[in-house]
Amino acid sequence: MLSVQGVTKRFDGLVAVSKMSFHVAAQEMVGVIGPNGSGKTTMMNLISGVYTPSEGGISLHGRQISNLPPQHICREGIGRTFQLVRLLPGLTVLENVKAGAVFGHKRRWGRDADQFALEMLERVGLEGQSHAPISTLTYIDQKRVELARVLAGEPEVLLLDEWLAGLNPTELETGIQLIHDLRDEGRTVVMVEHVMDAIRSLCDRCVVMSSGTKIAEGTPEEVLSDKEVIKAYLGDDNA
Ligand SMILES: Nc1ncnc2c1ncn2[C@@H]1O[C@H](COP(=O)(O)OP(=O)(O)OP(=O)(O)O)[C@@H](O)[C@H]1O
Repeated sequence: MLSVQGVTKRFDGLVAVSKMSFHVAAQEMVGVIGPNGSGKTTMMNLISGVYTPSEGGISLHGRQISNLPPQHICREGIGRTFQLVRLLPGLTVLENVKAGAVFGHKRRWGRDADQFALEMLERVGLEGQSHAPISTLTYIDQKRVELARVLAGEPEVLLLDEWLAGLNPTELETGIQLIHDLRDEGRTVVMVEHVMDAIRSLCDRCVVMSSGTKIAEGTPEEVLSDKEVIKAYLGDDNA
């Protein structure tokens, strides 16, 4: 469904992503993991069109998308959440989610968009909060709104950039369960995540990045016991 082919991204002299290639099949949940600064968020930004690759290409269903602006990539069917939650603070919870329905992959309008946004709020456990201002929400509830917003766009591929980061242990359990439910629905997901318990229990496959390159790919068990991966995370002495 999604194919990343030889993608490199340079920021002046710095190569943040180098010759990355991987594929994501329909209904697969793929984890992108790696130490801090290894290029994971840049990879998400390349897939979602925030950045254009310096080299290489990205395709969805065989159609090149890497030359399109982010709003067109979203329309094509790639939806995302952000490492630091990005909501529209002047709008209510419902209005934020409705924006996802209106500007997402499937274009819903008016009452249909309202109804669908309400369904998505229920889906993430926020029923009854639809008219709350964003500023009154807890952090996990803000994350839920962001998830509801991206789901409201009915993306074919969902990119989750550290969606579990910053949650306390109880919230983490709830958060992992929410992603489990997405998995059970057969959604196609690419998730950047540092929470290894989540990677183990959720992902079919992982791509491991270090210094901008892919150093391993396989099931969570395979990559987490790979010497190169252990070295990248912990240094030579522990490999
Ligand atoms: N817009 C930018 N301009 C210049 N350098 C950038 C830019 N975005 C990212 N980088 C650099 O690219 C490298 C990879 O950063 P990136 O945020 O993609 O890593 P990451 O794996 O997501 O890290 P973390 O796990 O800490 O979020 C870093 O050295 C970072 O400083």
